[in-house]
Parts: sequence; structure tokens; C-alpha cells
Amino acid sequence: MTALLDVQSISKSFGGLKALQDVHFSVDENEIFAVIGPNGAGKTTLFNCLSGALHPDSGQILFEGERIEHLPPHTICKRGLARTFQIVKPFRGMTVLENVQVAAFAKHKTTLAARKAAAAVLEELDIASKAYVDAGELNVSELRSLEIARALATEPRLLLLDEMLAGLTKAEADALCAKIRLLPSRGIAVIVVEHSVPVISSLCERSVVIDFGQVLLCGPTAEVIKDERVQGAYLGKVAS
Ligand SMILES: Nc1ncnc2c1ncn2[C@@H]1O[C@H](COP(=O)(O)OP(=O)(O)OP(=O)(O)O)[C@@H](O)[C@H]1O
Repeated sequence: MTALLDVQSISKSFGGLKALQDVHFSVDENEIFAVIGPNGAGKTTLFNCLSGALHPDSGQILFEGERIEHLPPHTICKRGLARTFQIVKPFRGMTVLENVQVAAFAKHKTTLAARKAAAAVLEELDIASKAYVDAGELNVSELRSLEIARALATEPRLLLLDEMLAGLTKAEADALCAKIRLLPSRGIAVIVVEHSVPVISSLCERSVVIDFGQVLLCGPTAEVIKDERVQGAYLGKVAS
């Protein structure tokens, strides 16, 4: 089976700093996959390379068998790879529905179709009651749902979630995880960057560990988190 995403030996430097070095892993269709690593390991740089915000200096990224590492973000998004950002920046002064509708234009040509699609995504994420609220008035949890809604409105095959649970209460995080868990059944694979080991263990069957920009280990999450090198590089430093 061809992988949905095949990251082949990508490297990215900022001046003399090697943020990513020969990073390689693959993600299958309908899989929830984790990227783990301590602060500064290169996780955001990796997401930036996958989504087209940055281009790797070398290596290839294949999405559905086609190279995307040279493409701009909007083209990658149209092909079906969407992302969320650690810091949520909605269009304030626009309603929640309008925010999602803007994203839905990636797949829908008419205002009516985009609005309908946006409304359906809000229902799915349980924030339809906030549809006509100004996005600037949402709390942290609602903002996270809006961020995911905007990404889902582009109808991705692969969704990149960057620390989506940061700042949420346990109940809010559990509710969001339950939503994320449903995505593969809708044909959407997910890559999460997440620090909480219990969350990674319960959500992701496979994980890649990045340390100082390099792949330390990739495999089933249960094995990865038991590995001594991973414990030393990561788990020892981060409280669950
Ligand atoms: N635009 C940039 N210019 C220079 N250095 C950068 C840039 N972006 C990232 N870096 C550096 O690259 C390294 C990897 O950073 P990155 O943000 O990808 O790590 P991270 O794993 O996402 O960290 P965190 O968990 O803290 O978000 C760090 O040393 C960082 O300072």
C-alpha cells in the first residue's frame, strides 16, 4: 500500500542551525500519528515544511504519491493537506461561521455551498451554537474547535494538529480527543504534535520521535515510549 504521506530524508537549516536533518517517516491513510519531541526539537519546522510555509533544503515529501515539498501552502491545502496553528489567530470582527466559510472556499465555489459546508463542520465539532458569535469573543476551548473547523472545512485527507490541547482543561481535552478519534472513519488521517504521553498513547498507534532535528525512533507508540533513548531525550523532561 502506498503511504498517504511519505517524508523522505528532509533537512532544513536556519543559517548554521540544523533544525531538521534527514527526517523520514510515513503516514498511512486513516491513521492518527504522533510527532513527539522536546522543545526546540524541530516539530513546528517539520509542520511548516509539510504545509508549504517553509521549503526543505533537501529531501522529498510525497503526498498521495506526488512531490509537494516545492509547492506553496494554498496549493498543498487544495490537494488535501491542512494544518492548525499552535497560536490560534481567527479573523476577529467576523463570525465563527464566516471564519469557517472562508476556509470552505478552498473546495466550494459559491457562497451558498461554502456556507452550507461550514455550517456542517460547526455541527460536527459541537460549536454550531456559536455560529453567529464574533470569533474574537470565543474562549480558549472554542478557539481550538474553530481552528480545527477551519482546517476541516478545506476537506483534507490529512490534518496536521499542532498542540491542540494546550491550555485546555482535562474535560475539554477529552472532548476534543473524542472528536479527533472520529476523523479516520471519515477518511481523514491526522498527525498530532502533542506533549501529553497519555494523550499520545490513547490517540496514536504509531509515533516518530524527533530530537535535535533528527529521527530518534519511529514505530508503534507503546514501544516508542518505553524506549530508553526516548525516556532520556524526552519523557524524563516532560511531565504528563
Ligand atoms: N525562522 C527561524 N529562524 C531561525 N531559527 C529557527 C526558526 N524557526 C525555528 N528555529 C529554530 O529551529 C529549532 C527548531 O524549532 P521548532 O520551533 O521547529 O521546534 P519545536 O520542536 O516545534 O519546539 P516547541 O515544542 O518549543 O514548539 C529551534 O532551535 C528554533 O530556535
